[in-house]
Amino acid sequence: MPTFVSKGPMITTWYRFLERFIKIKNKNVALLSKVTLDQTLFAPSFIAIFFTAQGMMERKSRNQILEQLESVAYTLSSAYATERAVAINAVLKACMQLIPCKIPSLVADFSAQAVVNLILHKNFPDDPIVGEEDSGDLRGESGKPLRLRVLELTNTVLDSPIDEEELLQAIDRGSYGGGSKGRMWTLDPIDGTKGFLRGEQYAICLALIIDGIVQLGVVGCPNLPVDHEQPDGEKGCLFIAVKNQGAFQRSLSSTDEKPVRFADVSSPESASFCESTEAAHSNHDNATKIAALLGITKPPVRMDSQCKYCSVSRGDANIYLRLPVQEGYEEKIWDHASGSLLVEEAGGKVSDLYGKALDFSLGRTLKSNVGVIVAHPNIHAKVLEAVQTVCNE
Ligand SMILES: Nc1ncnc2c1ncn2[C@@H]1O[C@H](COP(=O)(O)O)[C@@H](OP(=O)(O)O)[C@H]1O
Ligand SMILES: [Mg+2]
Repeated sequence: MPTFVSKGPMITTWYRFLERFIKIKNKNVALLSKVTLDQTLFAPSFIAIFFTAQGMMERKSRNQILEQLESVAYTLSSAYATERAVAINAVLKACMQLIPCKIPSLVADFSAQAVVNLILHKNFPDDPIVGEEDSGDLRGESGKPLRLRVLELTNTVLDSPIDEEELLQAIDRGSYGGGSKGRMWTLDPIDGTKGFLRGEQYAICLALIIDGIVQLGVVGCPNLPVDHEQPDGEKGCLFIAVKNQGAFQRSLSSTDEKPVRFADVSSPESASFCESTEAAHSNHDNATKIAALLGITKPPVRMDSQCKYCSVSRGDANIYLRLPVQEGYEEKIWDHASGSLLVEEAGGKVSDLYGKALDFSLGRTLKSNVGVIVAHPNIHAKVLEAVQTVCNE
């Protein structure tokens, strides 16, 4: 109703005003000036008037109208800018505490979850977290030695130190069951535990999911070369994606971000694919058969953790296959949320073995999906066909 009453006359008057007062001869400069004035003066004022009028007609209180204006302004500004900054800071801190020396994987896992959960809770106290770990093994007398080591490591990166009880509470903030409504974060404090133990690839993976849709993903890869072409060069990357805002990479040592894109590939024969190092997590035999069917001649790139999603996102490989080994295994949302958004924002396509989109709204696992297939949109359908042929044999 307010739109109907106000929009027509206001817009007409505004454009008449622009025509009358912008007297620049150069047509392009004139157009640019009008667009600038339109976007900086008219659009914000119009939106404010529109929502105020709407609120008054709906008999909203002054505070309710102000709240709505604030939320609209927030949406129109860079969406999730605060969440992005907080998530980067949390993942960076978790990466930094793990790099300096060799740390037992359990200590690393608990400490990374504590650090990220503490930072999330401080900034977004109402947001629930679906984290991989819980504090069970750290409690009581039997858990004391491990608890003290985790506490010591955690406090190395916090601005103000915490005590044992705060540590346990922080870890257990990751106990949320997930679901389809509202905001939640999902965290894998050390994804690729086997890679971490071998001193190879692992990742700290954090994602924001709203109403079942992944909106933000940050993946820290402390051992991944910054440049795939220079495997002995600088190591340690951070990958960041916000829905509809693209995918970016930076090194752990710099704040400069550069966009990442899937490598263009027109046919599967020229593609390369990656898969888990662990044969227990992805069926290597089936992957070999699929590669043969597609005419792929390059050997698989085997790597632990969501570093695989990062690698394909920046074009190091073209396909990522995660083929079920164990019937009934349900993939965990923290193993895929940030990586899958990164791939999509880099121009790739993600589905399960049956071509279904990954569904993050069903709790802590992807219970309606089987396996994961990632490829450039040009070849995704062909890859899927080969996967189905082999897996249905
Ligand atoms: N049978 C199985 N099939 C697929 N994934 C499995 C699995 N058993 C464990 N995983 C998951 O595989 C993840 C590692 O994947 P990858 O092999 O690609 O590095 C593990 O994460 P964590 O290492 O965080 O425990 C774990 O959640
Ligand atoms: Mg994991």
